[in-house]
Amino acid sequence: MGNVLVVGGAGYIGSHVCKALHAAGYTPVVYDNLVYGHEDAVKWGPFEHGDLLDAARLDEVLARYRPSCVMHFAAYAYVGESVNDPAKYYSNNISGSFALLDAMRRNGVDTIVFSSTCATYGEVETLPVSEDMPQAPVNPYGFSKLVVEHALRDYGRAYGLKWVAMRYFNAAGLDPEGELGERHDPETHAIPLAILAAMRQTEFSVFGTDYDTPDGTAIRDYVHVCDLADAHVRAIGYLRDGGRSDAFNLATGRGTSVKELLAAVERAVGAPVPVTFAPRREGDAPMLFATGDKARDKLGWTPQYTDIDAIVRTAADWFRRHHN
Ligand SMILES: NC(=O)c1ccc[n+]([C@@H]2O[C@H](COP(=O)([O-])OP(=O)(O)OC[C@H]3O[C@@H](n4cnc5c(N)ncnc54)[C@H](O)[C@@H]3O)[C@@H](O)[C@H]2O)c1
Ligand SMILES: O=c1ccn([C@@H]2O[C@H](COP(=O)(O)OP(=O)(O)O[C@H]3O[C@H](CO)[C@@H](O)[C@H](O)[C@H]3O)[C@@H](O)[C@H]2O)c(=O)[nH]1
Repeated sequence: MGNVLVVGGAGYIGSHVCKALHAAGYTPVVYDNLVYGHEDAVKWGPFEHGDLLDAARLDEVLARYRPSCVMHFAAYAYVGESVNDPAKYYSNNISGSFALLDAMRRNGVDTIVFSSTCATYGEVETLPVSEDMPQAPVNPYGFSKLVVEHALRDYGRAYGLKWVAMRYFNAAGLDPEGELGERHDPETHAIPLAILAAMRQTEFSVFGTDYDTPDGTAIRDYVHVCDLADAHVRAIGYLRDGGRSDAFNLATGRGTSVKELLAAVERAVGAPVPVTFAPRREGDAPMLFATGDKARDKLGWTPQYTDIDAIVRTAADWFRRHHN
């Protein structure tokens, strides 16, 4: 099936995608500077250490492996940090993506699957979120992803680039076979923090209890990382078969509040999550979920994990093994 260059493939989502690519018969070649990734998560193909902004290194790797497709996960992804240090985000997420797109052009690689985010929508007025809604991000992180989406569209029109932008909702869970973990440092995501809080009996801060939601806490659509991985593999086939370059929401259609999430964590870990109630976190939307119908229709994607307990269990199992 050939080589796929997985930029950022030593990270959380990228490493899960590599496993799925390998299972589908592709050879994932990981290109990562390890700023957040882990070399031991690269298990299903060669590892090439390198930075997005290093044009010569990108040229060398693209020329050597001649991938049929590039998957682009490499980015900074801390919303709060992007507000305080936007230059970091403009440089890595925007300039870095342009460096990659230009290297692809120089080397005759015309297909890309890009990690976008529901943060490109900003504060939505109608739910569920659909792909044709206006995108008006409210932080530099979301904006950096939107700029790249626009570039993909323009490069498609002008240079024939074939692209898919995947707008993930909340990536969650871990490889159920236990071969991959989630090791963000710092960790800011609700699920790993809540699992560690339950295991260590330390406190988890609930950010905001005064949202206009049934229990007052914010609602998100948690989509399993293995389902995200499956969608990426499907995207290659979709583009190869002549599918139109397009953006897809990857979501389950089911919203889970922070309190509901904590209850699921308690069931999975078998211990209470000690909580403190804190003010809202700046930049957090009250409610975000989407159907994922377009990805179902066009990519034939059906998320296998639709139950929050099942998602949280895959993460709790890994944390139990690695943090006890
Ligand atoms: N985790 C989520 O819930 C979520 C939701 C929406 C979108 N996303 C997007 O998905 C992608 C992957 O997210 P993740 O959670 O796996 O993050 P991650 O930090 O685990 O993975 C990103 C990888 O990119 C690498 N990287 C960063 N900058 C690089 C550079 N300049 N050159 C080479 N490698 C570089 C890092 O070392 C890391 O291995 C990101 O683009 C993120 O914005 C994530
Ligand atoms: O200690 C914590 C951490 C999180 N939350 C809440 O839990 C929910 C989920 O938070 P988190 O896991 O941090 O995810 P998001 O802030 O929704 O952001 C993730 O999902 C976005 C898409 O929704 C991506 O763009 C981001 O990169 C990714 O970090 C939110 O309501 C948070 O306010 C808490 O209450 N306490």
